[in-house]
Amino acid sequence: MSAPSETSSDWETLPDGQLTGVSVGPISLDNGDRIDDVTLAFQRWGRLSPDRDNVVLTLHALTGDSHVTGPAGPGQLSPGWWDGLIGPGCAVDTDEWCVISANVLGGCNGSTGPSSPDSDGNIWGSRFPNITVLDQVRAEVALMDALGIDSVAAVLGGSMGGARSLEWVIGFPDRVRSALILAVGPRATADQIGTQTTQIAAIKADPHWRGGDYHATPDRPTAGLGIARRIAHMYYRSEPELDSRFANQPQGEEDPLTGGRYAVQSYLEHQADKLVARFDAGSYVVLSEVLNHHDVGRNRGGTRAALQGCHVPVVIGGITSDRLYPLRTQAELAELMPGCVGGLQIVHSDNGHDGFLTEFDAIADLLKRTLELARR
Ligand SMILES: CC(=O)SCCNC(=O)CCNC(=O)[C@H](O)C(C)(C)COP(=O)(O)OP(=O)(O)OC[C@H]1O[C@@H](n2cnc3c(N)ncnc32)[C@H](O)[C@@H]1OP(=O)(O)O
Ligand SMILES: N[C@@H](CCO)C(=O)O
Repeated sequence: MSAPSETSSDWETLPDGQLTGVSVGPISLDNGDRIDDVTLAFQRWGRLSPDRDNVVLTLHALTGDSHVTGPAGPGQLSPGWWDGLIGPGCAVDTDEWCVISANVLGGCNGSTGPSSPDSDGNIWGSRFPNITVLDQVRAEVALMDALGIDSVAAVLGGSMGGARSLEWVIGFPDRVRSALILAVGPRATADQIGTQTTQIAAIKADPHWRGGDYHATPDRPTAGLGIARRIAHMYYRSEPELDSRFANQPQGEEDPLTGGRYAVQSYLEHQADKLVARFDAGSYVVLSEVLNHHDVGRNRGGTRAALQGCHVPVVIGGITSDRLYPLRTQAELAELMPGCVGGLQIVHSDNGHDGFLTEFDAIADLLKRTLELARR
């Protein structure tokens, strides 16, 4: 992804999909710290309506980015993560909606994060503060302020994007008319914290990590990040799917008895190599900690009170084989949120948590249902 430009004054008329950036000012954090000058990089598709009331904000997951639709660009490995769902005539029709997709606070794709410079020009590295999902949403609300958008028609997200959708409707109900909350729960589970802290430990055990201050050295903690991704990917897919695809087969002509690899081992190495080529280890640690801290009940009297107090119309979806964010966690949201329309929407898939990135027909249906709520 190319570097964001310095101004956003022309964002309304830039070509669809062009990355730009804007300073959204200081953000006060849940932990009492403050980041003085936050930049968010974002992309836009479709035109803003005269009343500035047709903005749909898409919220990416842990290692996603603002490239939600369109073919792979220069230096990118993949098309947009919901490519085909957003565009003219698509489920999110950009002839009607103005789609904005921002890179998250703490990430590594143009928005302020551990690999970006602080206000003195020094890379943040280990000094980057502990942030939360709510802090990320505060930055996104500040982005809307900077762009002159009082209220967004919808926020749409799965996984960490779904966690931000949830914090948007609970924390800023006057700024959002509808939401899709997909493949997430009201708080981190022990299972999630268990795997995420293990992944973080793998990165920190890499000698190239250097306490998080490796950015000025020629080395990167790639081995640690690759192991973290392999662990994570096991949680993103389902056990039956992996066994039906790979069983205990060797990789091609390799023989595991003489040092060769298993097919699933090769598959996980491939997923790791792809992530290492495009993602910063420091951001992976910061964003994994964000997921560990996820808890909508914090400072709101607990999850039940937080969910029951939210009346924004929402669509809540979960995936049958999701072992990372099990269906029971979305069922809790659907049961407790008064704005939940139509009850829990179940996506049938063997692809596990990654179903929110692969089950396009079902996701298209959920996107359309959410935008119907925005039109009411
Ligand atoms: C919102 C966001 O998070 S967006 C960020 C994008 N998401 C990610 O990168 C997450 C990691 N990737 C994934 O989770 C998945 O690959 C998805 C969701 C993007 C796509 O899922 P699927 O279409 O089911 O792809 P699948 O899991 O089968 O992986 C296919 C890849 O594995 C490779 N592969 C399959 N078998 C093997 C094997 N035995 N050895 C090595 N590689 C293998 C394929 O060649 C293919 O490679 P490519 O992606 O470079 O073309
Ligand atoms: N594949 C997703 C899974 C986490 O939601 C990602 O890498 O962001």
